[in-house]
Amino acid sequence: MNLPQKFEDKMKELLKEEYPSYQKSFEEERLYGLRVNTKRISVEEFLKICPFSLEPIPWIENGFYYDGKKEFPAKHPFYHCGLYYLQEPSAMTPANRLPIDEGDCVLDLCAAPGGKATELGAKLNGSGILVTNDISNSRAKGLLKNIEIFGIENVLVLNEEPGRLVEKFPGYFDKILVDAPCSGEGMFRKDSKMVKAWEEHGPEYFSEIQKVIMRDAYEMLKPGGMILYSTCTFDLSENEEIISGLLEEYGDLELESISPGYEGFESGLDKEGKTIRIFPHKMKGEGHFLALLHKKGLKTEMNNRQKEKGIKFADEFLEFIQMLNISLPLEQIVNRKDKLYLLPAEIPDLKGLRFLRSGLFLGECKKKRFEPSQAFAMTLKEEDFKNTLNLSVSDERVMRYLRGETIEVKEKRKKGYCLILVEGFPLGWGKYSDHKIKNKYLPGWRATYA
Ligand SMILES: C[S@@+](CC[C@H](N)C(=O)[O-])C[C@H]1O[C@@H](n2cnc3c(N)ncnc32)[C@H](O)[C@@H]1O
Repeated sequence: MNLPQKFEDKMKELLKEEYPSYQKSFEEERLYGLRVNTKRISVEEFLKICPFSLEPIPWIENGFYYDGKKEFPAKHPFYHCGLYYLQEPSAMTPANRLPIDEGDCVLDLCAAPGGKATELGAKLNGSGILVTNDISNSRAKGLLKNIEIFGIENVLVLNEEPGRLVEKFPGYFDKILVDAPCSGEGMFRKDSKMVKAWEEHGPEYFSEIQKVIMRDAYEMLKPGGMILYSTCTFDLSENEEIISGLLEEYGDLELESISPGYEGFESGLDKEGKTIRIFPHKMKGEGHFLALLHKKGLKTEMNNRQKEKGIKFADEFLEFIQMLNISLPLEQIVNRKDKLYLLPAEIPDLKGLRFLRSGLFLGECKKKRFEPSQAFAMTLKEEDFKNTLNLSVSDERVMRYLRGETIEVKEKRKKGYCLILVEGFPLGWGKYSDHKIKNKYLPGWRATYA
């Protein structure tokens, strides 16, 4: 691979005698990773049904390598029911090493397409609140899809400049992930287009953006809270220098050690050696930088509840929820132009902010009927709904369903909405009538491959 001279000179200076071995790493294949959605299935159970040949990623308990030349997990029904996310192995580290406690208010400030947000949501496992944001509208749409596939319900998906969030969320979050936009030097082997992008916008360009984003993140952090900062680049100005600048500016911030460690992690060049660098010649990961910051002070309680009261629900919705074997907290459901959303228990005022989603979209009340959403289906288990069709992964109807076709069923079902599952994991809705299931799988999610 032809690397820019300026980049090579910088890396020689950074890595010194290790540079030749870094350069040699470009002769090796890029790495492919799969991360299990532990909100949906344990690693142990997943390995029992997993059809791919996997090798554990030693520093990520739910992460695995697969051979991206031979296996195509994005084209398997298990991908459609959110059993895993496909992610470069070193990119799994930031969300894995940000400590999350049950009930935390968590912000993923630069979240699209959701590689890290989906893991944060899985770690919260329905408790607390996950606020995800991305400045790009098109990328935020991809983020929303991944959040929904994963079945994460206690979530907001915003599309804002970080500065605009500060007014709404001052000192609000217990934990913040800033996976900053960066010059992407760690992605050169994975995607050679990154080299050209680097030549157009390099470290000088991104470090200015990163400084602004981190100041905004600091303002939104509670005393006692933590920020994990990460990039997939090697330049000092986007990594250690961002952190030292913040520590100088804010006396109540301190660097924390990242735990657990791993033999392949290299200490960063901060004074205390507490930041982490991942280099492709030192371990099986493309490249990352991580720093964990702690804001001194005592952790405070969650903000006050802001419930919308006195809502009346359409009979069709009330009828639909009779089919559920779980109860929904009706006081947390709001109606926005006939669309029903289940809000997280704690929700800030979002007035004036651009957002793609607040809470879980349950479905839409149409003329005399309620249409449950794809996102709602993705949060359910087989035992949660009274009318289900659970298919085996080898059943040819699975792929036909994913392609949007009507499928036939021998056994009778109750007329109306039916939750379609594969091996007990939700795929989406269908409508049963007369031994046929009319396809209600979200058109934008349909499989276009055979
Ligand atoms: C490294 S990517 C995030 C990847 C994501 N965390 C994941 O794991 O899938 C950085 C993101 O920052 C967003 N971004 C760019 N400039 C930004 C800014 N000024 N403020 C907030 N986000 C920004 C980009 O749209 C991009 O999606």
